[in-house]
Amino acid sequence: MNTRAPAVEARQLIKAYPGGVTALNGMDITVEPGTVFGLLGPNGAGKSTTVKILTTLARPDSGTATVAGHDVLRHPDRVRRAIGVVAQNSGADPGATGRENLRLQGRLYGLRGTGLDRRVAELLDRFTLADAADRRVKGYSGGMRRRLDVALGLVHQPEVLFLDEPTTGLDPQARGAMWDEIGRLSGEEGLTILLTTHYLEEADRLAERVAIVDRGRVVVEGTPDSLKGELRGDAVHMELRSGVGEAGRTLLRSALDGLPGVHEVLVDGRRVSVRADDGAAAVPALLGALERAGVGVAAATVARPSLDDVYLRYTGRRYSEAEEAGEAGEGGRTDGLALAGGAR
Ligand SMILES: Nc1ncnc2c1ncn2[C@@H]1O[C@H](COP(=O)(O)OP(=O)(O)OP(=O)(O)O)[C@@H](O)[C@H]1O
Repeated sequence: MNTRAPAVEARQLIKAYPGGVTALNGMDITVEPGTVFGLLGPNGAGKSTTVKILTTLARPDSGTATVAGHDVLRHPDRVRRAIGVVAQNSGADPGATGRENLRLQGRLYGLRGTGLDRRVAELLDRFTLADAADRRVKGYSGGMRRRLDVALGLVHQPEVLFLDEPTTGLDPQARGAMWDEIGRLSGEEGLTILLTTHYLEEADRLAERVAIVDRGRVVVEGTPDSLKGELRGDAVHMELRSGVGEAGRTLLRSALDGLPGVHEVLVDGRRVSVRADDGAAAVPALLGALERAGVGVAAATVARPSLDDVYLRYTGRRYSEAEEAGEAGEGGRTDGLALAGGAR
């Protein structure tokens, strides 16, 4: 049992933006020290706004938050010294070399002389940037830039590292390398990491605990395995040849719900999803029932529970649809975070 104070604690954060968008609607999170915590949600769910408040770049309308034991509203300076922030947009100067960027960041935190040299060399080595250390950042690949961003966030050895969408825009190989690195940072160095992501797979792979965020609040929280374990059996997804209306939906739900070993029927346009004790065994009965109801099926798939299913269960929407419905794209609203280096 961990008796240390949480590394991050947010209680009932509320924030509305001018124009009436309620970005946070009672956000609660608790992150234990030395763990990786994933805030998972589609675009516009409120992840960046939460991070901005926790990193002292925005104020909530109400609610409280502490980071590394310091109150974000009363002691923002203490919070800034205790945290590293890796924003969605790189904070590195593209015209300077990797080494120069790290040295500058170190100096901002008061490092000088051999202490600074040692820390910079350590980080270049650690993030496999030593060979590229004296090249300008504008010539770096996406993966190298991202590694430099993380190194910049770690120069002053923070207690808590915030990673906002750490692998967005990276190719699969660079993403895998970043995942390994994040795993090492928490495993070997005991760093607390709060990451935001809209990749289900990333949260599943990296985070010890995941909070699924939807419309400004946490809808469910737990370890990826416990969340998936709550779902009984397999997920069976069926694509209908044509969509059904409200009356058709009710009819289909009652036709399928009565089948043995079938639970939690969801009908959404052309898609029907159920949970089944044994997915493969249930498919023939499901297809038969749909045929009797006069509904043609174009495709059926059986899958072990995934975080996607968890999302569907707790929000009633499919993750991919929520992503498409996200009110805004990725650019434009993260400027505050990009300033994090300067604000510390
Ligand atoms: N500066 C702003 N002005 C007005 N509305 C905003 C502003 N920043 C965010 N919003 C709105 O607040 C809601 C939550 O946005 P937020 O950026 O926190 O979500 P997110 O989950 O981080 O999404 P993303 O992954 O796209 O960054 C969205 O509806 C967004 O459009």
